[in-house]
Amino acid sequence: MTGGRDVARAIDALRRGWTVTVDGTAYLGVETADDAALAVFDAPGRADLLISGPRAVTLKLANQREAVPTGPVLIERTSWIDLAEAVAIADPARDLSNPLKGPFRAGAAPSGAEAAIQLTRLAGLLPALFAGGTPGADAVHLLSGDIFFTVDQPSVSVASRARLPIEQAEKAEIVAFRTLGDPAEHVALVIGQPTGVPPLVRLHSECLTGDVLGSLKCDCGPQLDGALEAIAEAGWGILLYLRQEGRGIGLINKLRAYALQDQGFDTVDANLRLGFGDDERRFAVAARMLEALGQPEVRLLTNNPRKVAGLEAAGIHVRERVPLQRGLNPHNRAYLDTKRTRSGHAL
Ligand SMILES: Nc1nc2c(ncn2[C@@H]2O[C@H](COP(=O)(O)OP(=O)(O)OP(=O)(O)O)[C@@H](O)[C@H]2O)c(=O)[nH]1
Ligand SMILES: [Zn+2]
Repeated sequence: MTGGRDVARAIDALRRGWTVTVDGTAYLGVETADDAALAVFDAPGRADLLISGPRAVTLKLANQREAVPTGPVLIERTSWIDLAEAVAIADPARDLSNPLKGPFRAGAAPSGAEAAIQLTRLAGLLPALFAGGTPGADAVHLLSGDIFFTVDQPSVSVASRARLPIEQAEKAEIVAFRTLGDPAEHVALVIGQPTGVPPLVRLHSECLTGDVLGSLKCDCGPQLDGALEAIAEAGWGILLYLRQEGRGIGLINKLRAYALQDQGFDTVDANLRLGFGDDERRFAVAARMLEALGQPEVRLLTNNPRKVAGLEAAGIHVRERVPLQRGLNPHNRAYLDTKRTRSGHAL
């Protein structure tokens, strides 16, 4: 196993339109490729196109190999699938105006396909890759295990800490973490001092639009304020500010999901059309951060049972779930209804 540093290099390479290999198969990101890079990748024979399972379902590629593809699907590229067509297959932006794509022939996905798709997600790109072409001389070589390890068993370390008085609590300390292989810089805000009871903890996933710009499409901004108030009131607790923008799909993909919502899709279907799961977050990184802060047991402020399950699975005991409801407005009513009816939220 080559380890986390190479995962970080591979993320960077994909973002820049360079090749990577996973388990020996070469990949080039559809979103970041250009004609020149694709021509080199395509020599001597045309490479294939790999898309994620949810995107394959949207494109009705489902029953060519399995009834409902759970894993990625390889599309054999014939001459009409040039770069522009590949982008149209990967990007749902014009699905409604251009609904008929194909015909496609699906082939067997290479063994590292799922890990390669995970890598596009870590890079914040659409989950689609040219696959099986010629790797560049400077390609980063990975094994699937390197990528899954970075995601499921993250290695975190405290990088810096400082006093940070905030509006809700003058006695607070900010702790910044580095995660091997993952460029995201996660942060903890520790409020007050341990009192002997498990801390009141909030896992807050980054939402630039809601946290910073005051978006009314979601409830993130008011929930962030509400969580800080609740922790300050309890006198002791921790807010983890996790850089998992857009439930783990990244800012650009979240804004693509918003554009699909403007076309009438709900928050879950928008994610699926883009080729992602409803919620791509992993909470193992939060568990490691809590351990690094010496807190293996918590009282968790959330309405989301997946957060409780995710922390428990990663070895943190959730003594109690404390509900948090804030920020209902006419713009986010449908969004919050969808979270309740389709994503299992408690409120
Ligand atoms: N993909 C996607 N992400 C969204 C959308 N709206 C908000 N988000 C993201 O959803 C996340 C909000 O999650 P949280 O408030 O931490 O968690 P939650 O799942 O709502 O659970 P609670 O703990 O009950 O609040 C942030 O990362 C937002 O950027 C959307 O329509 N699509
Ligand atoms: Zn939000």
